[in-house]
Amino acid sequence: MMALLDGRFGKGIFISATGTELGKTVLASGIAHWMHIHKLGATALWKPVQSGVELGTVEADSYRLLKGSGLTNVGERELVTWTLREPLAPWAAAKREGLEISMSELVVEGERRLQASDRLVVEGAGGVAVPLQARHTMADLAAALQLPMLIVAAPLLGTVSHTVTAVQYARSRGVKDVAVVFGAMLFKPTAEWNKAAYEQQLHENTEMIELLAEVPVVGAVPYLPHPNRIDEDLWINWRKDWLRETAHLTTLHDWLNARL
Ligand SMILES: Nc1ncnc2c1ncn2[C@@H]1O[C@H](COP(=O)(O)OP(=O)(O)OP(=O)(O)O)[C@@H](O)[C@H]1O
Ligand SMILES: C[C@H](N)[C@@H](CCCCCC(=O)O)NC(=O)O
Ligand SMILES: [Mg+2]
Repeated sequence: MMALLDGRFGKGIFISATGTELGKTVLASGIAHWMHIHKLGATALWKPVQSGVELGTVEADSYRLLKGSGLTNVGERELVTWTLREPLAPWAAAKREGLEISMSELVVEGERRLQASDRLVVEGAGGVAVPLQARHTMADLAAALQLPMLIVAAPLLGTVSHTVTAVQYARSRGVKDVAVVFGAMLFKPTAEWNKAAYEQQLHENTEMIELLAEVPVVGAVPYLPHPNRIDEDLWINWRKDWLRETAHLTTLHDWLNARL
């Protein structure tokens, strides 16, 4: 799908993944918070479609993006375009409600949002090949908006093949600038957990993915789950923890600074 206003976009990135539930919302909110604290001008967030949640609940990506980023120039409702009931790919979730998402309208909206802020962080739903409409996927939306894509990958066994194929797919749909970041392990590290073995595996996975997909792997997100309650203090603390726990991610920050 061609961009409608070629060459007149603002700055932005599209956060996608090799699949669902890998940490896009946590990362997108953290990146937006980091930008908000460290950069001049207006940072904005956009979730084009969320599925399987209700607005205003702590499970909703729109709520978690808002509270995790600490942005105050926007309401939760403005941060998301479609909120669909069923926890499915947007195309299927829309069909269940007798609706159809228009990809070309999302592209126009994305262009408007890019022009309206100094930098826009977009979060897809699920992975790169998840459809918004028949034959139009997350990667197509990122490509139409000419956005660099940051792909969140699982850090553990199975990730090499998933990540290499996701990167190739995104490129095949026209995304030109791609990087990979490992999400956290999604369990709290225990006393028996072997940090050295984990780091060795991350290192080896980085090497294989960079070589096979010719893509930069720009870091690994620390273990920092979003609060699971609507409690302002918990979210304030999460944002502080995020800045502290990610301060060492200089490769990720350099990648972001060069694009945002
Ligand atoms: N860095 C992290 N540390 C600990 N837990 C995390 C981290 N990232 C994500 N999680 C947890 O894993 C779950 C899934 O994360 P998240 O909602 O960010 O995934 P997602 O990729 O945005 O999923 P979706 O495809 O539904 O948008 C959440 O409960 C979240 O708190
Ligand atoms: C329901 C999930 N949480 C997510 C949609 C994931 C679709 C995955 C489809 C697939 O790859 O099979 N929705 C969302 O990010 O709003
Ligand atoms: Mg999400």
